[in-house]
Amino acid sequence: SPKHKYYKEINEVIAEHIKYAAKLDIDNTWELIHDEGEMKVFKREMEEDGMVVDPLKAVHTVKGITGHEVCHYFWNPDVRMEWEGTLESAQVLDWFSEDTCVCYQIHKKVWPTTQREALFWTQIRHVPNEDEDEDGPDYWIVCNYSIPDHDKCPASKNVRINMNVAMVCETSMEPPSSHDGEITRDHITCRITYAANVNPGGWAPASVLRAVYKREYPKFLKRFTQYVMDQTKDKPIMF
Ligand SMILES: Cc1cccc(-c2n[nH]cc2-c2ccc(F)c(-c3ccc(S(=O)(=O)CCO)cc3)c2)n1
Repeated sequence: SPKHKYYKEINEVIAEHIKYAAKLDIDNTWELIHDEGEMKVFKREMEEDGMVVDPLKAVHTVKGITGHEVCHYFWNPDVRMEWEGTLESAQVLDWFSEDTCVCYQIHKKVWPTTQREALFWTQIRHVPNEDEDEDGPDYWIVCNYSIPDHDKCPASKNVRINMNVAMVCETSMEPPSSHDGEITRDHITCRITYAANVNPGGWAPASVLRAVYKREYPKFLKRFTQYVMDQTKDKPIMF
């Protein structure tokens, strides 16, 4: 398809997320805010013009699903209302290509802040390992990245957030020696890295925002990954 307005930006933003996911540099500048089983959620405390813009990073390991499946359900706008608990509405405004569209979504109000909405492009991409040797990294990635406006975006009084979110997944399979060739869900594990850089826009008390993030991100990751397990358990594996 002819290169659309966001073609260059999308490639740059995705490349950046892949570079960071590959490094996975959880050093001591990240503060652990939630540690439950395989799920660890970290934040950095950062403010821009008095606004809390804490980068958030979560790592989670889930057995029985693949990175392709996690990214498919995270990306697919048709099912977002089924797993995203804080959504009031979600719609697709535009398709740039079969793996890239523009979404507009309104989230439930979080007392005492004003209602928030998001307008963003979302792309799903498979990044196979480029070098010949077998064990290079193979990623599936979804990136949700805010855009300033869109001619089909409804007017609203909600505060618009600015976000750069990525879900990067790597799937590992037990060696063939452990099963007679046929791979089942018992032999697969997905390692998820979720990175969210969100400027919530409008004013909100730092303490309230940090409490919301601390509560909502782990809840969202648990609910979403459980949703993927439920949706895929009786279906053929999407490698
Ligand atoms: C998971 C989470 C963290 C922090 C706050 C909340 C929350 N609680 N009540 C309202 C919201 C809310 C307000 C505005 C938003 F844009 C998003 C928002 C959250 C996640 C994503 S996403 O890109 O990770 C998944 C697509 O919805 C996008 C927007 C969430 N939910």
